[in-house]
Amino acid sequence: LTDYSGVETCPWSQQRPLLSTCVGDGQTKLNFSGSSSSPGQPQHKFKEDDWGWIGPHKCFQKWCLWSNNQFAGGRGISVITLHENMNQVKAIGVNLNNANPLDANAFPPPYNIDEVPGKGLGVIANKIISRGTQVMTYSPVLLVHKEFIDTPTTQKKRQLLDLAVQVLPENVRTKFEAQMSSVGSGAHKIAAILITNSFQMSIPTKDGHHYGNFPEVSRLNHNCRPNTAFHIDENLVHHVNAVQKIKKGEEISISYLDPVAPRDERQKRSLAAWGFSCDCPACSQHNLLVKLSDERLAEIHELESKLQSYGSEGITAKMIERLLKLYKQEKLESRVFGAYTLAALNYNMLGWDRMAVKYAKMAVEEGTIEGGPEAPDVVAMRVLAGDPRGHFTWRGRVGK
Ligand SMILES: C[S@@+](CC[C@H](N)C(=O)[O-])C[C@H]1O[C@@H](n2cnc3c(N)ncnc32)[C@H](O)[C@@H]1O
Repeated sequence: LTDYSGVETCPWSQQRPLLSTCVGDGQTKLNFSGSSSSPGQPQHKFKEDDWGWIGPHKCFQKWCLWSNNQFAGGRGISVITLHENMNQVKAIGVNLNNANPLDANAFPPPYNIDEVPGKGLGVIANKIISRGTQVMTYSPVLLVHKEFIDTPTTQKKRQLLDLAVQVLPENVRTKFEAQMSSVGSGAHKIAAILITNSFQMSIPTKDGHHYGNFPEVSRLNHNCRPNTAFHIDENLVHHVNAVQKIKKGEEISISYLDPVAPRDERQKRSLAAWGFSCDCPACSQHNLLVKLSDERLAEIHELESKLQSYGSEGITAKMIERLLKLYKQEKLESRVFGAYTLAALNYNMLGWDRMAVKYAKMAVEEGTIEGGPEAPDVVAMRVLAGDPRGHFTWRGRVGK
């Protein structure tokens, strides 16, 4: 029920192995076969193909680096991956040439980047942003195969990462290097930026799991009850949409974590992975309120596991309404699509078609914001809303 658009996405990821067991003197020496005309913009012998791809520039074991400065209307991208993944990446490039995702961004943007006390920089709304508005839409500038990151690093791997950034268009390279790193000084710079600012995503190949970096998205700070939701579509484009009305001057946030985890777990995770113990309103409320919140979150888990199982017995409308109430009480607007979906399916399985249609329509509206209009569950809810009695779940819990 949570598989959006065929692309598996998770929030910021922790990639500590990238920094561990570094071999060598830590100095990066790049070895180009041509001369360099300007710092960081190496000229070399590789020719662009018809779509702007250059490479492989260089390989390390089974991983190679490709780049394309025409990608997404000239934004550019560097890719460290396996040979067999490149056809798929190139196909994505062709899709993005036909429709540049960056055109979806409002100009001027509805936010400024400003200092936020205790958090570094952050994204602040400079006008009222209504629910459902696209806040930002960006293609990745660096895509790195997951196993390359997750296995212990070596100097050669770090050189490949450095080169990947150096061959980006200069304006994008500057943005990339300006990203925050939550890892202590002395760490390899590009690796540290990736650790702090990457999203996991999959391309539809046998071994398609990658980390992607989007420098503009990287300015969004964390809140366990964020005012936006994000998803990454089948073309690896990152979308951030408002899940509620955002006031002028309010910080725009996403959740880096599972917001349905208990408070202590959320704080432990944010500390371990990003170096801060979350003190968002949900985390910093009085302990008595935290206890009540954790109890509600545990009840959400319990109800969801019953409602998700076809074989569950004793499912009632009261349980469905209770789940929706708990989501509201917990202010989980950024995740309510799944709850509406479960409500629609379970009402249909109980034979309550009008209620099934009501929640399927709400799921479509919310799911479009959270996962995009073509997310598989959004499409499925559209089908259910159109013909509840013809749906395979109809009266599935009570007999035909
Ligand atoms: C992806 S960056 C977010 C943007 C960053 N603040 C900047 O200046 O570019 C993640 C880092 O921002 C900081 N950060 C994000 N959310 C935070 C929060 N809720 N409280 C404190 N620090 C936060 C942490 O240092 C974290 O490692």
